[in-house]
Amino acid sequence: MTNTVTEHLAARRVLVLNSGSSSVKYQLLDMRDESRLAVGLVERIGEQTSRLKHSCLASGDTRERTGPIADHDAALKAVAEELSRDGLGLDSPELAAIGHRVVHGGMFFTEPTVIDDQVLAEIERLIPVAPLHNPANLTGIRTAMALRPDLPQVAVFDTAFHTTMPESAARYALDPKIADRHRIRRYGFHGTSHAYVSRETARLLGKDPSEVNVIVLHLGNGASASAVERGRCVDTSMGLTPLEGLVMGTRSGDLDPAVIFHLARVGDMSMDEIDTLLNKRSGLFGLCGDNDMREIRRRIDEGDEEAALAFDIYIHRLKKYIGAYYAVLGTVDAVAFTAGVGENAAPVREAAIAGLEGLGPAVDPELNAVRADEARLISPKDARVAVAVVPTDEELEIATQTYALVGKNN
Ligand SMILES: Nc1ncnc2c1ncn2[C@@H]1O[C@H](COP(=O)(O)OP(=O)(O)O)[C@@H](O)[C@H]1O
Ligand SMILES: CC(=O)OP(=O)(O)O
Ligand SMILES: [Mg+2]
Repeated sequence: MTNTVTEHLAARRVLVLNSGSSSVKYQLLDMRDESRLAVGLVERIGEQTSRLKHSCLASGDTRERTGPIADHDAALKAVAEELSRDGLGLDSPELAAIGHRVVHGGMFFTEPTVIDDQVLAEIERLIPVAPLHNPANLTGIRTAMALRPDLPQVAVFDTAFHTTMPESAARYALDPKIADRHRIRRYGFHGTSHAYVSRETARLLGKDPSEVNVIVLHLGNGASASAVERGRCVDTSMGLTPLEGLVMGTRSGDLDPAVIFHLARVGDMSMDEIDTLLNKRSGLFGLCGDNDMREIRRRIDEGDEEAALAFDIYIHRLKKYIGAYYAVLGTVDAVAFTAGVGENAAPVREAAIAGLEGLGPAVDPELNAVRADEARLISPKDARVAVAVVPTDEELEIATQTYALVGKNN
C-alpha cells in the first residue's frame, strides 16, 4: 500500500460536486457522522450575474460573491478558494475522495465508479444523449482531477438506480436491431434522488425498503416519476434522455414524436432548433413564460389565465403518471413528493392527489400547509395510502456511495 492510499484511509471527508447545466451545487461532508462542513451553490454560470453562495457550517459563516463566472472550470476554482478560506481547501489531507454526480451513465455504469481515462471517455461518448448535463459533469471532474490528481474521483450516475427496470419498461417499441445499434432504450435519471427518497419514505412508514412499494415524484427544474417496488426501480418517466415524461421547467416531456417531423417539414425548423425548443423553451416556460413554480402560483393568485392553464397541464401529466404507476405496481404504500417543487409547492401536491381518493392516497390540507425541512407525512391518519414529503439529498447519497467505494477499494 502506498503512503497516499494509507493517508486516504485515515481521511474521512468527501467533497461532492453536483454540476448542472448552469450551476454547481457542492457539499463537504465528514463521513464519520455524515455531518456537513460546508455547502454551497454557484448559479447562472456563463452569465454576467453569476452568484456563488457558500456556507461554512463549522463557523456559521456565510459568504456571497456576485459577478461573472465564465464556465464550470472557473466556478469550481472559485469553490476551491472559498473552501480554502475556511481552512477546508482541496489540499487538505483529510479529504478521502471527491464524488461527482454524472447524469448519463448509459448501459455500462450500474454502480459508482472510480474515474480513469476510460470512464472519462465513456462519459464523453454519452454527451449526445445528455447534452445539457454530461459536458458540465465532465468539466467538474477534469477541474477536480487537476486540483487533486492523487485523490480518488468517483462518478455516481443518475441512471444507475434505474438499471433494474425490466425490458418491458426499458425498451421502446422499435426494431431491436436498430435500437441496440444506437443504444436506444429508456435509461431514466435522477436515480440517486429516487433511491434516497424511496428508502427515506420506507423509513418514515417504519418499514424496510424491501417491504414497500413507493411512487416517487421528483419535481425540480427537471422532473421525473418512478415506480419503486420493494426497493427496486421498475419504471421511470425519463427515457433515452431527460426530455421524456413529466412537464418540466423548460422541457416538454411526453409528445407525439410526429410533432418533431411536423416542425421540421411544415414549420421549417432545423433539428438543432427543435432540440432547443423542446429542451429549453417548452414545459412551464414555453406555456406561460415562467419556469419557476413560485412565480406561476403568484400569477395564478392574481387571476392570470395563461399561468393557470400551464399549472393545469403540469398537474394533468403528473396525475397520469401516478395512475400509470399504480397499474405498474399493483399495490402502492406511499406517494412521495421531492425536489424544489415537490418539497415546497403545497398547491402542486394538493392538486396532484385531488380526485385520487378511489386509489387510496389523500392529502390533509393542514399537514400539507406545514413548512418543514424534514421528511413528513401529509396524508390523514386513516388514508389507505400514505402521501409523504421527503427532502431529497442527492449530495449525501453521492457522498455515502463514494465513501463506501473508496473504503472497499482500499
Ligand atoms: N418555495 C417554493 N415554492 C414553489 N416552488 C419552488 C419553491 N422553491 C423552489 N421551487 C421550485 O423548485 C425549482 C428548483 O428545484 P430544484 O430541485 O432545486 O431543481 P434543479 O435541481 O433541477 O435545479 C424552481 O425552479 C421552482 O420552480
Ligand atoms: C437529469 C435532470 O433532469 O437533471 P436536473 O433536474 O438536475 O436538470
Ligand atoms: Mg436537481
